[in-house]
Amino acid sequence: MINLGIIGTNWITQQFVEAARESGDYTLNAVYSRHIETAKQFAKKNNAKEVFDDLDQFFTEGTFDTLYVASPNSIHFEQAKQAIIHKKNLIVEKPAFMNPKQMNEIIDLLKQYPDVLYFEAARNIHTSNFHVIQEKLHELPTVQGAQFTYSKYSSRYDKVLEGEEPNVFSLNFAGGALQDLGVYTVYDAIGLFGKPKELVYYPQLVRTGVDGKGTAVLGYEKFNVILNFSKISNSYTTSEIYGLKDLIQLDDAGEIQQVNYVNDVGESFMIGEKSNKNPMLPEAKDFARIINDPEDSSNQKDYRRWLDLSVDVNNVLFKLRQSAHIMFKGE
Ligand SMILES: NC(=O)C1=CN([C@@H]2O[C@H](COP(=O)(O)OP(=O)(O)OC[C@H]3O[C@@H](n4cnc5c(N)ncnc54)[C@H](OP(=O)(O)O)[C@@H]3O)[C@@H](O)[C@H]2O)C=CC1
Ligand SMILES: O=C1CO[C@H](CO)[C@@H](O)[C@@H]1O
Repeated sequence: MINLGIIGTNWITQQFVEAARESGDYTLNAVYSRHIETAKQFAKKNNAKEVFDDLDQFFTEGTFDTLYVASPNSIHFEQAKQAIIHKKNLIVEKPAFMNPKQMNEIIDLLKQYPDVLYFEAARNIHTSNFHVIQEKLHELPTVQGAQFTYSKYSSRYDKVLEGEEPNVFSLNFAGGALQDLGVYTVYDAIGLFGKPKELVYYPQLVRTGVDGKGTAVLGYEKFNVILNFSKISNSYTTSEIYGLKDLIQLDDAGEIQQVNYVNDVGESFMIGEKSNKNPMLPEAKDFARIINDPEDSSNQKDYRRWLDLSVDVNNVLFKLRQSAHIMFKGE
């Protein structure tokens, strides 16, 4: 059984803890919050025995071997470094690190602690539907690019409109639509087509200076991939990967619950499974498989693949931001 510790007590941590429990692979032992009452409440709800409001104490006294980090984006880096030094396996929420400088430091640190495993929690690429898309893509004789859309109005934008600056809409916390939702579309693109040769990002900035929505174009040798994402508007458009006359259709680029193959005369067939289970379950299971048997050669291959993908996504996110002159605090 994997002994789990958590940082961050928002709804997403609750969802991960439920997925971890459902997987049957993890026990939640230690809860950290900046406020002890919050930690106690979270621990009580989830039957965890240890609570901390002191981060150093959490790392030195907490009885956990794997840490799930769901703090604001800009804080992941320092917490991840502490975790690695304390020999805790790491599951870091997307986007794991702000820029290649941070990512490279983490990679260097991991080399000093070769027994520590690091995962970026990009839930979409771990779903069986994503694997179905990968397989179907190989069967298409012609591939002519894709468009991935993930646009969901954030209730936190109401706060922005009222004059506040929630973390996810703040440059101080490495927020913005590209970081928060666009990251999934970047994972889709790189996970399916590899690293682009060229890229550009056209953001729509909001009052706080972050991108509320935007469109990115990733240029590949033979086609382009268009990424659309927004936290200040909704979209119900599907995402599509283009063949010649046929295509693969995804209901949602961030949470792939249904995949259809549309043939050359427009007939649509569902491929994969229609999923309405906890969207974090597949990743929780994948991470547990590696943590429980890191020496297995197929596990090592998967681990290496996800690590490389995390590095590539980090790099592309940074270059996209650079192309749009969006810089975070401290950069
Ligand atoms: N995979 C997914 O589907 C989702 C992933 N995420 C990711 O999870 C992470 C957290 O996102 P979200 O919950 O929106 O973030 P929040 O800004 O709500 O913060 C998350 C938690 O971090 C702690 N926290 C808040 N502010 C600070 C601060 N200034 N300094 C230190 N700790 C702080 C709080 O825990 P406490 O008060 O207990 O210390 C809070 O519950 C992000 O990386 C995001 O991208 C988010 C939603 C969905
Ligand atoms: O990853 C995410 C997906 O959904 C959330 C909202 O619906 C986002 O804010 C979040 O960061």
